[in-house]
Amino acid sequence: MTAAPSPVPAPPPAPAPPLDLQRAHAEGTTLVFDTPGGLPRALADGCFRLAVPPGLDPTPGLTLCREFHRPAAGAPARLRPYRGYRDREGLYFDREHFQTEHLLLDAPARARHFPPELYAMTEHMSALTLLVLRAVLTGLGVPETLWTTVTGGAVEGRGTHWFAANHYRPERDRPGCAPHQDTGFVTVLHLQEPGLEAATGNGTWAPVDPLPGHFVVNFGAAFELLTEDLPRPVRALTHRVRQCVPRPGEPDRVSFAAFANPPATGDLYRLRPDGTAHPARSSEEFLREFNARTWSDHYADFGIADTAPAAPGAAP
Ligand SMILES: O=C(O)CCC(=O)C(=O)O
Ligand SMILES: [Fe+2]
Repeated sequence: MTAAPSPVPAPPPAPAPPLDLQRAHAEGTTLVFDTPGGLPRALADGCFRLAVPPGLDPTPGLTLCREFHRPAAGAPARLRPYRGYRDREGLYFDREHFQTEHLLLDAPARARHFPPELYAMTEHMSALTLLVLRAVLTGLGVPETLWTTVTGGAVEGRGTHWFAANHYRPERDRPGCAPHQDTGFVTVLHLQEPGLEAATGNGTWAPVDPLPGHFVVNFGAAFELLTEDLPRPVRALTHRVRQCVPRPGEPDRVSFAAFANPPATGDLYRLRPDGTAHPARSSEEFLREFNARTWSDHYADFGIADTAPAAPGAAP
């Protein structure tokens, strides 16, 4: 007698092909796309690739990602300022349901804690987030007189300008990082290992693999909200990091990013096609919702109740 055939489980959806992203570089204070129509395509894709400018050395960021989770005691002098962050409450986050552990520092915390070469790199990346923010506002035809109001001052560096250093612990049998949208306007992300995936909108995830010499820039939820009633809205990229597997003899996956976000208090705005801007919702409520939905961990209220800056997301 033969056993009744067991139902065949549906195969998982095939992964989507890698995204063919637009490429741009910074020229002075402007953003230049390699192809005509590059900016509208990037806004619709929710992301694009930005050439790492000459003079921006990513080495200190990589060192931080590889070292921050290690104890400082016994470290060579050169690495000591990069280590010992696990005990620093408010800077270090162990995302218990995911492989990621990360540092999140706003601009004043970076000035206080980072060695000079690392600080210089993070501020250069942060300046790039503002260059992109201004370029997109210009490209969308948003009158400059509205920029300060609708970004909560972020456009002049008065928002919350996070820096995140991410380390994925391959020994944890968990997803790398939760599906999320970054909460702010613009993220400039450095990666050198695959693992990042973007939602395609039809239930599949497309790899966003690193391209040497390029950052990945993506837009966040505050930008989507701001522009959703305009004829050419900015799409906030929903992304995640798939589970990283142990690779003996190879370094763990790391990434680091700078974020231009609105301030944690006050309102998020929405632009109307008639050229006016209106408060859409409270920043605090939005961030609280985001933290709970994305991480479901004990940091859900971090920075919100006491009006300190709120955590941006997977980093933000
Ligand atoms: O590690 C990555 O590739 C993505 C990190 C990320 O999404 C974030 O820091 O917001
Ligand atoms: Fe993210």
